[in-house]
Amino acid sequence: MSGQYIRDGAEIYRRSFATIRAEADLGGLPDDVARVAVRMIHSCGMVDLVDDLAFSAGAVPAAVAALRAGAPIFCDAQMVAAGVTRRRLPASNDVICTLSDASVPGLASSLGTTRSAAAVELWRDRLEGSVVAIGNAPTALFHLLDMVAAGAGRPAAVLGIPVGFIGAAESKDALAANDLGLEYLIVRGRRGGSAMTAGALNALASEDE
Ligand SMILES: C/C1=C2N=C(/C=C3N=C(/C(C)=C4\N[C@@](C)([C@@H]5N=C1[C@](C)(CCC(=O)O)[C@H]5CC(=O)O)[C@@](C)(CC(=O)O)[C@@H]4CCC(=O)O)[C@@](C)(CC(=O)O)[C@@H]\3CCC(=O)O)C(C)(C)[C@@H]/2CCC(=O)O
Repeated sequence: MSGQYIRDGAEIYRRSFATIRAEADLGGLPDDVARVAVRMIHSCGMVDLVDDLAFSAGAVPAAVAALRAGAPIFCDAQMVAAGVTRRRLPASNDVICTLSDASVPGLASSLGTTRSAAAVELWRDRLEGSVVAIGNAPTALFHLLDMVAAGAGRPAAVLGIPVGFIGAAESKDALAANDLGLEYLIVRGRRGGSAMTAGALNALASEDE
């Protein structure tokens, strides 16, 4: 019964990407963004994701340049960090998630916010020029925007792809409307997630399929 299926990983990837390119309407996207979109769709199976994709003109070049220059990658969730394929990273970039830092629960209590948002406080020292990848927690994205507005370092690019029903759409809309000079890539609405965000990062990290 299970005899007829494809066992070659490279062939599975090749067919997947060919299917996505055949079914998704990528025509309105610049080539560099289309490559990122393909990998995001690959992570979730939704070819209509393109409809909700929004990005600033410089987002992909800025993220690619920052990664090549060795910028750290800050992730809101371990799931995002775990999904980054280390061998694709162009400069052995640090992939950092501070959610499990021992100081975070206390910080969350004192700030009156979630652990995800409190963990963003620990990014301050290396935020300038970094690549930020938010795939889970809307509060982390809101907090990042507040921090940058209050004078914290400005990341080179922000992938704002949190998922969910409470604050997800609003946090992404706020990122897209930012007047802080932040380059961004978002998925409007409720859709998002760690896998999709890691997929976007993996596309930015290397042009290899
Ligand atoms: C409100 C939260 C939401 N979480 C969602 C979806 C998923 N979260 C998973 C896991 C394992 C984690 N979520 C936390 C980040 C946790 N989730 C929250 C918070 C309560 C608040 C975040 C926010 O609203 O901004 C948050 C806890 C916090 O205080 O920050 C997590 C840290 C909880 C924990 O285990 O302690 C943890 C992240 C672990 C990591 O580092 O990777 C899920 C796997 C769900 C599950 O466990 O059942 C899932 C993953 C989705 C994904 O693709 O990333 C929502 C839906 C995003 C939700 C926020 C919106 C909503 O409810 O409407």
